[in-house]
Amino acid sequence: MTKDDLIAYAQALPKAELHLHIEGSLEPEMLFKLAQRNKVDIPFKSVEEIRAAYEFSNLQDFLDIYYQGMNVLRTEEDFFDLTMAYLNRARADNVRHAEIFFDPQGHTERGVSFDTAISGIVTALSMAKAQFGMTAKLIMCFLRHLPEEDAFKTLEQAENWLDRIEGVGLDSSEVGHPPSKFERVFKAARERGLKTVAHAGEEGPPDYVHEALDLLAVDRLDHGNRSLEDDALTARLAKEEMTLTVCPLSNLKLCVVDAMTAHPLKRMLDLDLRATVNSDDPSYFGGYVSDNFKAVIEALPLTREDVKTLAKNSFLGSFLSEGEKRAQLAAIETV
Ligand SMILES: Nc1ncnc2[nH]cnc12
Ligand SMILES: [Zn+2]
Repeated sequence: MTKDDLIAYAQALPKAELHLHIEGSLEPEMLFKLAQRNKVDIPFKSVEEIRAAYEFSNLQDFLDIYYQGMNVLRTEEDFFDLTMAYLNRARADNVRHAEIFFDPQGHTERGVSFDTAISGIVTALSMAKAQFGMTAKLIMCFLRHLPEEDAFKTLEQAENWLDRIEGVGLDSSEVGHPPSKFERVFKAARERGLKTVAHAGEEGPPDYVHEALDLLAVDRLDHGNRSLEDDALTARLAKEEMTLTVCPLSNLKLCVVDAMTAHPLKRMLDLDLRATVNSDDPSYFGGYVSDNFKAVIEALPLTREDVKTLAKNSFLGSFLSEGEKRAQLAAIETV
């Protein structure tokens, strides 16, 4: 199979996306439009100027512009439009199921209520299900650069929405904010029946991955790249069939890898890790799920079987029911 054939195969496969920050799908065109609609001042005169600002040398560089960008999101309608645009775009890549992060504290700390944000998002999720059968689950993330006490306040604000929230996650500036800082609030989330996931080993050391497993009892690990520096940890992740939500274009844009040819995805698969391919913040990192598949297929010696495994892993690692997983795995076999 040629690389072009493999890219077409990856595009055609039914897939789940498990690592997508909805605020990171805010395209420059929508950012510009919402700034005008809501009369919000932004330091850019054009869509081209916004795009030109998307050059990062590490995670914090990106986060600074990501939090600035989300400042144009003010109303329920803004969150609806944002979410609907992502779901339509993901659908074009044959994403059949998405587990979507949102950052409530990125909104509440600038005066936009938790209810405003989540109402717009869940309305779009329901509409996508009704209109084109795409399923989605919502994961609310705690910002790890803020105190645990603030995360507890966010969990309280979520109380009336627990039937629409699948789990909690942990994102933002990793180094200096280890998972141990959030052990109590993750325990409280689990007691409410929520699933748990956490970004770990993106920039942070393997110890942070150990903490995410041992102290937060995560059901899934976001990124996890630096786990590979620790052989015992790698063996444990394989044995426990822990899903890793890997984000190749994000890793390249944030300088987690020097070049796509140096990306560890193929190594992860060869080590029997349950790796998946995801877009993280597609509007900032240059592409959606199929663009991420294309980038790794072009740069790495991935086989047809590897690509199929990645698609299967995306459903196996999802929070769908066993029956729903079986149906999606069967659909993969027909491509
Ligand atoms: N890749 C990432 N890592 C940490 N926090 C984030 N928030 C949005 N994208 C993120
Ligand atoms: Zn992320």
